This record gives sequence, structure tokens and C-alpha cells, in this order.
Amino acid sequence: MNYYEKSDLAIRHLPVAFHEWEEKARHILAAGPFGYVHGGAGAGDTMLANRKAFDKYRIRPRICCDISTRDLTIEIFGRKFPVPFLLAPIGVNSILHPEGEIIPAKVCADAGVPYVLSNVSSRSMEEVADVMKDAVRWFQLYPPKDLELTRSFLDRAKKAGYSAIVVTVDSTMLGWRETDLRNAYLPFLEGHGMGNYFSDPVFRSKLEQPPEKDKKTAVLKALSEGNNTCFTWEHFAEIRKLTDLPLLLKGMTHPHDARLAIEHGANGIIVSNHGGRQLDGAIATLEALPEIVDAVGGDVPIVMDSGIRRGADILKALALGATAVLVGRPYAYALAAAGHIGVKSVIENLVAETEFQLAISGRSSLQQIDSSLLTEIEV
Ligand SMILES: Cc1cc2nc3c(=O)[nH]c(=O)nc-3n(C[C@H](O)[C@H](O)[C@H](O)COP(=O)(O)O)c2cc1C
Ligand SMILES: CCCCCCC(=O)C(=O)O
Repeated sequence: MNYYEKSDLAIRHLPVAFHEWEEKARHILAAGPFGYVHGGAGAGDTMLANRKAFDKYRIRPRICCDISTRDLTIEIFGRKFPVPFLLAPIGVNSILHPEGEIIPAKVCADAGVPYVLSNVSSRSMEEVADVMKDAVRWFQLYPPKDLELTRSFLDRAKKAGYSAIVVTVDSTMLGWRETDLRNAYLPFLEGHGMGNYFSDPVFRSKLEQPPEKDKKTAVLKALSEGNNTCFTWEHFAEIRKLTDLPLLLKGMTHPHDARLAIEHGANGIIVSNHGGRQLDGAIATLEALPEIVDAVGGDVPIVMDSGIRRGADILKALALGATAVLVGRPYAYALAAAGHIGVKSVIENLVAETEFQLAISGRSSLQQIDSSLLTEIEV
């Protein structure tokens, strides 16, 4: 995208930076939904640490390099993606916009950016797949306690064209979220985020009454499946046996867990602390990344998230060894504030800014990004 196209966006008075989208969303949303997206666990220390970690690194540009062509493509599981980011799984999008996950799915499909659909999406995985046509999509799974239900989710995802499964393991118990406690707000209890459960034949077969007749019991049953506090490596190995799709394990910050994930059949790992929403006081993901990169030794792709807000963040994560990153809250705020045009604008700006940053750092392709891009400073 060039400056003239960008000025077209400016004419429409759309926000540009993350904090502007955040403020727009704060004004548009009621306290409950806004607090749910915005909040972190406990004192919010980890959420803050995720951002501060990026300040420890500065980009040291090279000069007099030919940057007349720029290549932002990456490859994961044999597929080429146009940019080094995917949209993170964010559940309950109906608290942000009536069309819910349909909007980010459509925008991703148009832009060629892969979309990771949440297990607790408001819309079913089939509805989302329908609007994405042939575009790349992954499905995120909160491993249910019930193996038959797990199999059903995995089979449905494969049938609906999802090409990888992201198993999130850092939220088998929801974090201590003080904003939500203060607001007495949990979107699931209002029926949000049940698109995949309520449309699932196995899930429905376990209910005495269908969700249409007894929603409260169905919601509580779904939540109890997802609150899978017994989950261990043995269960992950079971999931491995249930699908031939590539499996990524999301929610780790320890290098030993990265190795264990690979030993138990993971094809990729996602370094994440859930945007600081789960374990307050936990290590920032950018701080955890280098040790994990060492431990993995190039065996599988490493995706990283938590705190990615702009192009410089993406380049820093890649320079420290990530293959790609996930973008979370930025698109959630844009969805709430401006729907389709909002999410589209966030993606377009991120692509454009990443390309500018790459070029002005003296590199013409992501293959040239390594630790020599960065210098660590005292903060
Ligand atoms: C409102 C909200 C809902 C989320 N829902 C999910 C989810 O359903 N599944 C999941 O694996 N991660 C979920 N996440 C975590 C994101 O995938 C991602 O790890 C996080 O947003 C990254 O942090 P950041 O948004 O601060 O960059 C959610 C995050 C937010 C903010
Ligand atoms: C078993 C349901 C857990 C949903 C967690 C949603 C989420 O990831 C978040 O709010 O963060």
C-alpha cells in the first residue's frame, strides 16, 4: 500500500494506531465486554511486561542496501503466506459485533492472511468456513474432557477445510480477572461463544434438553468440558492420534515444554501467555522466546503472540527466532469500533508498516531478518 491509498483511509477518519482503536472500542462497548477484552489477570503485571519486553530491543538499521523490492512472505507446513502474521483465536466475537467472527474471517480471506478460529467462537466453524471459501484457516481447540467430543470437533474442522489445529493448553482454568469480577461479567453465561458446541451432534446428544430449550444447562455443560483441569501430556498424545492435521500447541513459555510438545507429536508451537490474561506475574513472551528457539533448534515452526501491536514488534519477534506472530487485541478493538472496515484497516496498516520497517532497516526480505537486526539495551 502506498501513501495515496493510506490517505484515503485517513479521509475516512479511521484510527491508525493501536491505542486509538482501543479508545474507540472503550467508547462504543459497554463496560462488561470492553473489560473482558482489555483486562489481564490479577494486577496486570504480565500484560504490561509483554509490552515492556519489546522496549529492551532496538533495531539497528543497515544503510545503502537495495530495498526496491520487498518480500514479506513466510512458509509454514509447506504453505506460503503473504505476511508473517495470522489473526489470533479470539472467542465470543458477538460481544464486539453482531456478525462476530464472520467479519475477521472475510477480511482475512480477502487479504490472504490466515485466520485462527476460536473454539469458543459465536459462529460455528462451518459458517465461518463458508465465508472463507478456499482461504487458509486453522481451528483452535480447548481440549474437551470428553474424547468423543474432541474427535467430533477435529473431524468437523477437517471437513470444513481447516488446515491445522491449535491446541490451547494455558486456559484449562480461567485466570483471575479482576475487571470481569468487578463487572460481574462472563460472556459465556449470556450465551456468547457457543457456536461450535451448540452445533455439535456429539455435544447435543449428551444433553437432556437441546440448547434451544435449556440454554443455561447447555452453557454450563460446555464450560465444564472446556475447564479440563485434568489435561496432561498423555491427553495431548491422544489428540495426536485423532487427527492427521498439523497440531500446534499454544500457551507455553518454558523451553522444556517446547521439547515435550515436540516429543508428544506437536508440529508447531505457539509461545503465548494468552495476552497476560491467565497467569499474572508470568514471564513476557518476548523474554521467553530466545530460550525456546534454542530448545526447538529449528525442528518445528515457532509462532509467538502477546503484545504484538505494530510492525516493529513483528520484526523484533522474527529477529529473535519466531517464524510468525499472532495478532490479537488490535483486531478485536477494530471489530468493535468499526466492523469490517476496522479489521480491514488494522490488517492493511500492519502489512504496510511491517513492509516499511523491513525496508528502512535495510532488508528486502524476511529471510534477511536475524538477531543482527537487534541490539539489547538497558531499560
Ligand atoms: C477477548 C479475548 C478472547 C480470547 N479468546 C481466545 C480463545 O478463544 N482461544 C485462544 O487460544 N486464545 C484466546 N485469546 C488469546 C489470544 O489468542 C492471544 O493469545 C492474545 O490475545 C495475545 O495477546 P494480545 O492480544 O495482547 O496481543 C483471547 C484473547 C482475548 C483478548
Ligand atoms: C473453556 C472456555 C475458556 C474460554 C476462554 C476464552 C479466552 O480464551 C479468554 O477469554 O482469554
